[in-house]
Amino acid sequence: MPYTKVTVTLRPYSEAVSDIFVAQLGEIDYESFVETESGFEAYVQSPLFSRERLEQQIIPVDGVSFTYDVEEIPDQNWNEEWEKNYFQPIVIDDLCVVRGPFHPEFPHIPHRIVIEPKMAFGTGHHETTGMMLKHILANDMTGLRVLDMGCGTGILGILASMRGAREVVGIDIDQWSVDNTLENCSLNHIHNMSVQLGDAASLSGMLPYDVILANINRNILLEDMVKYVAVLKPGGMLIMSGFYAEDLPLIQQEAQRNGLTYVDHREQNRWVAPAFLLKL
Ligand SMILES: C[S@@+](CC[C@H](N)C(=O)[O-])C[C@H]1O[C@@H](n2cnc3c(N)ncnc32)[C@H](O)[C@@H]1O
Repeated sequence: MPYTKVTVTLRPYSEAVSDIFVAQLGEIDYESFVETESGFEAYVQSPLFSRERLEQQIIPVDGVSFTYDVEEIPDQNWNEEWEKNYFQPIVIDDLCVVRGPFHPEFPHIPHRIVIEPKMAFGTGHHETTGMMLKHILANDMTGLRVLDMGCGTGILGILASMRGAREVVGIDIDQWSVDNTLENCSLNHIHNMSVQLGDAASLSGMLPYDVILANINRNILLEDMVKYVAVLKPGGMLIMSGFYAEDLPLIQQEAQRNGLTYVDHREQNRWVAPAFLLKL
């Protein structure tokens, strides 16, 4: 999938305004953000980019003007740019490391995930992925059937498998992510994770899951939660992320409507990752 990079420059620079704009773009399909000295870079799948939509979404703030540049990043350049500029190994709670095949090994860390970073989202660097990984580390996955909805690189399903899950299914609407997850499963010698191209519609008729992991975005989670719950075992756990703390009450309301009980949530830089249990 080709991505479009939008470089937003604020004059004068204000971290608070930059955060507000990032939150606004996070609501309309922008998937990742990199801070710069004068604003930020935002990445969106090219078919979803429109100048009109961008300009309607950003609500100007008095006293701060902004300009933006748009650049399409061809698929084949992404890997190289990412490896060179951004992808450094990341260690989570001394329990899990996520590294590229081109990084040195971390033999002292118990769970070692190798990710070939391509266009797919999920290297552990984004707050939402990191918090999802922490949830998986905090829960016993032994013998469980796990769904990794919106699998991206497959990172969450891979860790669930390493933590003892019996069977993992990954689903993503993006063919790049499906291919990348398969590649990463092979790199990590994961043999019990299957991957499908699709969305929540593909869940109907599936066997129920003990755990569902879904790091997508607020609107998709609100719309699809009912379909996730339909394939969650009573007593099973749904862990979600991909939205900001201010949207947590909305997600909790929808979860309650679907028979879920709130357990707890993690929060980092205003991103949150709550866990819910389906009532028995
Ligand atoms: C924020 S990334 C998360 C990737 C990875 N699971 C992680 O935690 O880092 C969201 C992923 O969801 C996929 N996605 C978006 N909409 C979806 C939908 N309706 N159903 C399934 N996957 C979707 C995207 O293609 C992307 O790979």
